Amino acid sequence: MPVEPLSSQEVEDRLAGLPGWSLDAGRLTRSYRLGSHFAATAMVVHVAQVQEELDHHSDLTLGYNTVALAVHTHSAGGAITEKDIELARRVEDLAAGHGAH
Ligand SMILES: C[C@H](O)[C@H](O)[C@H]1CNC2=NC(N)=NC(=O)C2=N1
Repeated sequence: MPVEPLSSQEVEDRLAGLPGWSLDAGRLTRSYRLGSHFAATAMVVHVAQVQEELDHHSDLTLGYNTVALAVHTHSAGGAITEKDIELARRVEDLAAGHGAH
């Protein structure tokens, strides 16, 4: 099923419900800070599981105690779509359990 690009207004509306997320260079992005490198690594594994489940993948970056995501939809020509929003919401849901903020 093809995914349609969201309009700028639609992206803005959805971002209003995703504190900490923003649009940067055409990608939906957020960076989290965690309590340790191991905690950050565990969160990366959890995000990877969700990405496989959704078949939608961000550029996922592990730092010392940080996890950063940047995502857009390749199959929509790099636009932001509902799939990106869904991934962001799923990551928000799991972040608290990892002590990420
Ligand atoms: C074949 C597979 O379903 C596609 O390549 C998926 C995989 N993950 C993806 N991730 C993202 N961000 N955009 C896509 O269009 C995409 N497509």
